[in-house]
Amino acid sequence: MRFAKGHGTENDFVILPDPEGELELPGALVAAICDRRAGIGGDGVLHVVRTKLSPEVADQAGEAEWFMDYRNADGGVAEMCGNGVRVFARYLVSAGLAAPGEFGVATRGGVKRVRLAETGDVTVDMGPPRVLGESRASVSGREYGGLRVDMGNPHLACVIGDPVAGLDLTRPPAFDPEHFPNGVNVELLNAAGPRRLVMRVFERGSGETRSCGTGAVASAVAAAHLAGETTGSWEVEVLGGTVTVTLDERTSYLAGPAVLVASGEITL
Ligand SMILES: N[C@@H](CCC[C@H](N)C(=O)O)C(=O)O
Repeated sequence: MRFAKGHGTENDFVILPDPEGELELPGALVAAICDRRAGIGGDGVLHVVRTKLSPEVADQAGEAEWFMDYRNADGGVAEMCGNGVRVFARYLVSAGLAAPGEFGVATRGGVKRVRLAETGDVTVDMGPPRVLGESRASVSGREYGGLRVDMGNPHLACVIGDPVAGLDLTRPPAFDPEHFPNGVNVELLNAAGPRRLVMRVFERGSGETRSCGTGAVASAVAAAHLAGETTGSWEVEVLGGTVTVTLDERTSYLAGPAVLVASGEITL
C-alpha cells in the first residue's frame, strides 16, 4: 500500500492514494497505520479517492474530482478535517492530481474550496459555522462552559480563565451526550491579545492533537461570540504553530502551512 505523510501545524496525517477506490479500510487497519510505535503514526488518515467512485459523496463529483475520505486515528469516520483538507490539497498538487491554484475537494461535510499560495500556505473556505447554543465539558475534574459549533463535525469551544498551558488533556473530557450523541471535539482557549487566541484541543477519535483546523474556526467563533462580534481575523496559536481564521458575513476561512514530509510503502 503506497502512502505519503504530511501535516498542517503538526496535525499529522497518513495519506493513502487510491484513485480507483480499490482499498478496503476497516477501522482496525486505520488504527494500525496511525499507531505511533507499531505503524506509520498519525492523527488520522486521508484516503484519496475519486469522488465519482464514492457513493456517499458522488453528488459532489461535478464540483470536486477528489474525495477526502477522512478517518480518525481510532479508525472512526469524521465529516470534516480543516487541516486535513489543506494537506490533502497539497498532496493532490504535488502528485500531479490537481493543478496548482484553486479547486474543490469533496468531504462528508460538503465541497470545500482550497487555494494554494506561492508562500506554501493553503487556505480553505470552511463554510458557515453553525452556532447551536451552550454546553459544558469537564477536564481533569474542572467544569468549563463553551459554545457548541457545528463545522460539519461537532465542536465545543470553551473560552476559559485558566491558562491552557497548564491543562491535563491526557484523559478525554466529559461532555453532555444529549448535545453530542456522536461525540465531540473539545477546544479550550484563552485570549492572548487582540484577535489572538491560544488553543488546545482534545479531538474525538484522536486524543489531544497539536492542532485542529475545524477547532480553530470554532474557537474564533466562540471568542467572537463572547466579544459580540461576527466578523474579523484571528491568529490561533496551537501547540504545532499558528493558523489564521477569518470570519465574514457569508463563511469562514482557515489558512496556514500544509507540508508533505515522506512517502513510501506500507507493509502492515
Ligand atoms: N484535526 C481535524 C479534525 C479531525 C476530525 C475530528 N477528530 C472529528 O472526529 O470530528 C481538523 O483539522 O479539523
